[in-house]
This record gives sequence, C-alpha cells and structure tokens, in this order.
Amino acid sequence: MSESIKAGVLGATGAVGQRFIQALENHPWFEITSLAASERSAGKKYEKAANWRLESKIPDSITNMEVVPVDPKKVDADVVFSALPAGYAKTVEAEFAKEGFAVASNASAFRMEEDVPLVVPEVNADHLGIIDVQQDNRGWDGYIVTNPNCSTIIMAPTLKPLMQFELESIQVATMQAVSGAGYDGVASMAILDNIIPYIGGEEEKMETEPLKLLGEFDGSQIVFADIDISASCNRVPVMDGHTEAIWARMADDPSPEQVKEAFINFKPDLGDLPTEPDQVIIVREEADRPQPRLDRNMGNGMSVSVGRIREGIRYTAMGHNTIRGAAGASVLNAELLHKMGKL
Ligand SMILES: NC(=O)C1=CN([C@@H]2O[C@H](COP(=O)(O)OP(=O)(O)OC[C@H]3O[C@@H](n4cnc5c(N)ncnc54)[C@H](OP(=O)(O)O)[C@@H]3O)[C@@H](O)[C@H]2O)C=CC1
Ligand SMILES: N[C@@H](CC(=O)OP(=O)(O)O)C(=O)O
Repeated sequence: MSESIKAGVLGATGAVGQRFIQALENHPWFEITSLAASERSAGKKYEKAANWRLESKIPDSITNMEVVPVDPKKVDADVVFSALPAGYAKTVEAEFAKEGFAVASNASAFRMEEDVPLVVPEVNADHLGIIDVQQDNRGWDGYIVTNPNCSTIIMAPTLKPLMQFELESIQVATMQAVSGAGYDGVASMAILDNIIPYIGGEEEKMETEPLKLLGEFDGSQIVFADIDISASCNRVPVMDGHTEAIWARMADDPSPEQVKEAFINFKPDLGDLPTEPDQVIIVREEADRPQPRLDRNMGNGMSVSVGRIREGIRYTAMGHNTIRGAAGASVLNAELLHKMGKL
C-alpha cells in the first residue's frame, strides 16, 4: 500500500466537506487531488472559497488548490467522498459512478436503494458484496457506497451486540447538536435557551436505516432485520455530539451487566484500518456520562460512548456527529474498500 490513492471531495467547502479534508490530511493511503463545490466556489483557491470553521488550520497542501465544479470530467480521483446536499447528490453521484469512480457518500440520496450498500464497517462490512449486484444492475464501471444518517450511526454499533439477545424493539429519543444542520442550518436566535422538538425526516431515517444495517446480505439482496423502532428527534444547543436515550427490548431479557459485557467485548476485526478506533463502544461507569463536551472526541471522534445502562434495558449513547456520524464514517468505508481490493 505504498502508492497513494487519489481522493476527491465533493462539497469540499461545506461543514462535512471540511471534516473530510481534516480526516484525509496526512492519511496513510489517500491523497487529496480534487476539491469540488458549486459554481459559486469553482475557479477560486480553496482558502478563498471555503469559510473554514474548524479549530485546526486549512492544510498547507490544499490552501491554494483550485476548486473545480462537481463534474466527473473535472475531477481527478480514484475515490470521491461526497458531502453534497441530498437532492443534488441523487443525480451527481450516479454520474460519477457511471464514469468509473468509487463514490463514498455521506448523503442520504442512495442509502435505501436496494442495490446500494449502507455500511458501518463494524456492523455490516459483508454488505459491500452487493456492489457487484449494483454494477450489474446499472451497468456502472464505478459504484456508490453510503454511510447512515448521523443519529442512526451513533445508535447502530450499540444495537449490533444486542442482536445476540434477540433484539425485538427500540425506542430512542435524540438530543442532536446544531452542527448536524450545517453552519447556517439553525439560527442562533432559534436554538439558544431552547430545544426544538423536530428535525425534518430524521425520525423516519432512524426508524428505517438500522433495519437495513442489521439485515442479512444473502448474496443477491439485503433482507431487512425485523425490529420495531420508534424515534423522537430533538435539536439542542450543543455544538457537536449527538446524545441518544435508548430503550431496548430483547426476548432473552439480559441483565444490565450482560449488556455492559456485550458492549465492552464488541471488537470487530477489520484488519487495523487507519480511521478505526481502538474501542468502538466505550462504556462509562460514572452516573453522569456520556456528555458531548467531554466525550465526543474519544477515539479521535470515532468511538461511541455509552453509559447509564439500567434495567429495562435503558442506556445513553453519544458520538461525534460530523466525524463518526459523517466524514469519518465515509473514510472508514473507503479504507475497508481498499483493504478488500475494490479501489
Ligand atoms: N452536518 C452533518 O452533521 C451531517 C451532514 N450530512 C449530509 O452531508 C451533506 C452535506 O452537509 P453539510 O456539509 O452540512 O452542508 P453544507 O451546506 O455545509 O455544504 C454543502 C456543500 O455542497 C456544495 N453544494 C451545494 N449545492 C451545490 C450544487 N448545486 N452544486 C454543487 N455543489 C453544491 C456547497 O458548495 P458551495 O460552498 O460552493 O456552495 C458545499 O461545498 C448533506 O447531504 C447532509 O445531509 C450527513 C450527516 C451529518
Ligand atoms: N439531519 C442530521 C444531519 C443530516 O444531514 O442527516 P442526513 O445525512 O441523513 O441528511 C442532523 O440534523 O443532525
């Protein structure tokens, strides 16, 4: 793996695009070769086009890189990471896949399409097998792989180890950070001193995406898991980090101690991927953890912290929504694809 893989970022100037750049800076396998954004940004140097919002500085290697339009003919890359708005992603990601690019998408556009893998490597790496079906169906030289919605992805790694206890139903209430809506997504006058008990489309995603993630790939299709999920999603005045109160009903009725052991022992073998955290699920013993401000950067933002595991079974999960929930998730998917020889 000495030769670097050329990586493009679609939507490179946005909130998630910036997280992609951060995740790819100094990456041992990927090198940023193209940054693409809207006509507003195309033709400008990256530092002029992007309103950089992260605490780290813009990497020197891309400061003067010219932003190109989101067009397969203008992008030089083997893999493109997509942080585009979902409506636009629907057309454009297909064009890139048709032209032979591997598309690792963070957008919702293709997540629930039958022949498109929706993957969290620690949960359902084998679903990547459906890429062959996708390429046959669509006649594409490239392909699209997606990661879930940021709230789904924080809950999903905690559900996987619960499957051994015959998981039957989930109820979840989220407390989601403002960064999930993008920089201009929620006005400060709306969210300060406040909670907004509605995030458009979020509850539907949380109630359906886990069924695909926890489903079985039978060689030709993904058979969805049979679990009843009910979600209530709320926006809270936190910058980064989605917190979720989860109630899980299981036929085997495990004790809190058994659930805790299952979380701690959940160590999927992905073959040591660069973005993989040492511990996927971190169990906190303190009565008042996890908390977004204290725990969101655990495992470089890729771990999910869990606490308050009680009879019921009830517990609280928390993770970084723009790292584990967005850019880090797509990069981890691409690392797995590379390991499988698919890049
Ligand atoms: N924020 C989050 O926590 C999460 C976001 N997502 C998803 O990731 C995607 C990006 O979100 P986010 O970064 O917050 O969005 P932003 O609005 O911050 O960024 C959008 C990016 O897409 C570009 N873009 C917008 N419209 C067009 C267009 N018509 N043609 C070409 N480029 C365009 C913008 O370019 P320009 O700057 O030139 O306008 C910008 O680079 C969305 O699908 C979102 O749902 C998923 C999970 C979490
Ligand atoms: N809706 C999420 C972020 C998001 O963009 O989700 P999706 O990738 O499913 O569109 C939030 O506001 O926190």
